[in-house]
Amino acid sequence: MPGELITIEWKNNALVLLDQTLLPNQIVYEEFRTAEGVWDAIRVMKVRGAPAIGVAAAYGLYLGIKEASEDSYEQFYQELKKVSEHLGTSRPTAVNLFWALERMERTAEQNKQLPIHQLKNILLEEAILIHKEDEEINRKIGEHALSLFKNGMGILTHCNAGALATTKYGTATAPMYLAHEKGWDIKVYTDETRPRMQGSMLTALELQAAGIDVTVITDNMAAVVMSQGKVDAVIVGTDRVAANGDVCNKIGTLGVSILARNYGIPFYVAAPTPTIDMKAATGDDIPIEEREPSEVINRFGQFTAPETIKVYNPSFDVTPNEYVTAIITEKGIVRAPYKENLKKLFKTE
Ligand SMILES: CSC[C@@H](O)[C@@H](O)C(=O)COP(=O)(O)O
Repeated sequence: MPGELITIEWKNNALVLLDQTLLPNQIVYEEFRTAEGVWDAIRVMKVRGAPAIGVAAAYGLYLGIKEASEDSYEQFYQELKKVSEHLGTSRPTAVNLFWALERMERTAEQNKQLPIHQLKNILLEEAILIHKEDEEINRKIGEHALSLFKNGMGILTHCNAGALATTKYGTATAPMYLAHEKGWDIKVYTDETRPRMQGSMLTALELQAAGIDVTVITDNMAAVVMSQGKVDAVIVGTDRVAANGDVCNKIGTLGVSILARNYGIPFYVAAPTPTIDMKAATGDDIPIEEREPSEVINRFGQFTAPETIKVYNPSFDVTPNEYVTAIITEKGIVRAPYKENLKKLFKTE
């Protein structure tokens, strides 16, 4: 991504977020000094995308406990749990949120013998580490994914699993950035991704700014672009992968996977291991966020349907594992049978 757009930064003891609700029209950075502020930023999607949500939540938890009572560990931990539970209510689907919060809670438990003021510093260090690790994970995903790509390929993606959804490189976009670094000629199609339009407002912005050949299509054009032979591979990100390889991602991903199957196009999923939820046996165990009707019927200040119409607005869907050609993690490429192979991936830790 262009150097000047930084998704998340820890600066002057505050969390600085690029307000993604204003892109691509305005570049505005906002500073957050409270857990409540971070909760709201996640909820209204100033920061969004599974890995970025996790990183923001980790900093949010630190912000929520940095003034907490230092009288006893028990009291401190109770306050930490309260803030953590609250942050966990901001968005339900991306498991990275819960993964990051649990990691912060575990860090507190493991260091409970320390004076609380020191423990607070350790929690900040842990949030910084979660942030830093994300960048390394994405680079590795990019390297593995690149082994599946070739110079001259057409690639379709959905939503934004880019640098704006992470700290750097993105997940689904990581191989695109690496291919570009190598001087490969790739052509990316990005679905607009109704209703929030992360594909046109975010993916198109960041890939264009990086000098990558990117074309925006509306969601209902994916079939025709595939039928015209313009797409050699699909790659998307994910908010949660179940233990059997079912993949939850932005609404519309399921349709794209079915199209890819129809046209014999590989359908790849870029998934950092923190996004794999071995506690969810199948996609049925993944909570699907439903968002406000206004996202569907009121765009840019105007109604696009009768104001009182019934609206169904699930924000994510689940692609069954049989449509997934491979799941690309920072530890390597996982193929079917997913139940067995995902288990092996975690055993090698
Ligand atoms: C690397 S981001 C992976 C997913 O979080 C991404 O594909 C996605 O669905 C984002 O949804 P969003 O609702 O914008 O947070």
